[in-house]
Amino acid sequence: MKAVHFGAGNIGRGFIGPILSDSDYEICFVARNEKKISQLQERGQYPVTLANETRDTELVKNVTAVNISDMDEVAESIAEADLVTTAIGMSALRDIAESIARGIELRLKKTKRPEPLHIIACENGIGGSQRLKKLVYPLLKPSERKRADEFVAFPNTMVDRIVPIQQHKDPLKVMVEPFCEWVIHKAGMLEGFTRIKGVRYVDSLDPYIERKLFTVNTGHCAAAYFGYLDGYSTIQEAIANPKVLEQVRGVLNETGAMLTLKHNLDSKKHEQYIEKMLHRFTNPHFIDKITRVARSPLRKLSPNDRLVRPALQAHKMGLETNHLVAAIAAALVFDHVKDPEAVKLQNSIREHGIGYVIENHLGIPDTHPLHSRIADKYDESFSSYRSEAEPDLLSRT
Ligand SMILES: NC(=O)c1ccc[n+]([C@@H]2O[C@H](COP(=O)([O-])OP(=O)(O)OC[C@H]3O[C@@H](n4cnc5c(N)ncnc54)[C@H](O)[C@@H]3O)[C@@H](O)[C@H]2O)c1
Ligand SMILES: O=P(O)(O)OC[C@@H](O)[C@@H](O)[C@H](O)[C@H](O)CO
Repeated sequence: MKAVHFGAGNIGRGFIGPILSDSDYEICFVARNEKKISQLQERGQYPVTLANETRDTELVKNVTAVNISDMDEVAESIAEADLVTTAIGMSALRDIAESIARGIELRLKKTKRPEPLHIIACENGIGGSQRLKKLVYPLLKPSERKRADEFVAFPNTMVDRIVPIQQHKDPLKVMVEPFCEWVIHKAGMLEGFTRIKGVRYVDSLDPYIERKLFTVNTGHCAAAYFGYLDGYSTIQEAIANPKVLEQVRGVLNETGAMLTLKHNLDSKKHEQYIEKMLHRFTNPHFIDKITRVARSPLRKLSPNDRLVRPALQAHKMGLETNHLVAAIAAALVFDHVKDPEAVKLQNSIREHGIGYVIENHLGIPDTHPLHSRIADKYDESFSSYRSEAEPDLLSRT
């Protein structure tokens, strides 16, 4: 079995690689970094180490790589593959649509009845694979689209494993947390598909993706944004502060109430899920930087992502949203100078004012009660951040 994976980054090498390898896939990484490409080609394997006491290490074998700029080679690999996966960031999917379209085109040209191909965008967010399909389909001819409907599928998915930024001598080595979960929407798969070991196929993905995004990712980014305001550099440091932990727990109690009601979850089990996820943030065997978890605040503050969506849903259900409002306000203060979206966000606030940003980036009109509550909380967070912050906090790496 052959897989083509876009992105030889942390989740690509640290999660998708080992899972597919366990199911005997040969993996071709489509990558940008020359050093990683040549190392993957020469060595054909790389180590994945678990962040636990014993640092258990496995070798992911049968791997190679192609350069993303070599569109012919990428298309040829896709034409021969059983599976295409991505982990490059939701907003980067647009950039690979052309390569995928060329791959599908070539695959359909080669034979009348091609083998089924599944294309799965393993990005944090709702509906990633279908979003990718919407970017790829306009690049196909109408006749190709019709045939692609029969032989190519884009099932949505949920992936969960914390893989921090890597700092090893070996550019391929990756250290990951032991926990991992991969869930795929079964109805999105083509008939007779081959199961990937360790993947759960479910009839309804919504409860899984919302539970993960609005617990793991909402909690994670809340810890990052609250922690940033308090001057911390890592998630582990931030969450060790009882005040930050209580703020995060408050946020997760609010998303939890919403999720429990919406998806009819068992509230006791959900409480245990929250505690288990919070515990993951404290893993002492690796360092997870706040600037990684807080990255791309405009994406994280967008209407369908981990902060605004649960806040709007909870509000609509008449539930508490005070902690979510505080987390959104803290995200609006995030001003890390090396994060292009943070810079854009701060420029937008400076140029147009906080009300404009809440309306236009967060998608909350000024007639909505959350609008003024976020604006007021932002003023409060912003003033305490400025008055307490050391100047060098603005240039943390
Ligand atoms: N790291 C985690 O803990 C984790 C867990 C679950 C999901 N995710 C999701 O996986 C995706 C990747 O995250 P990551 O942490 O591995 O990031 P990363 O930065 O380590 O890896 C991203 C890779 O994508 C490549 N890339 C970026 N922009 C690209 C573009 N425009 N075209 C082609 N390639 C491009 C980069 O070169 C890099 O190799 C994100 O959507 C993230 O939300 C991450
Ligand atoms: O990757 P992002 O930027 O969407 O979110 C940052 C982290 O919260 C995220 O990468 C988690 O580590 C991951 O989603 C855990 O499964």
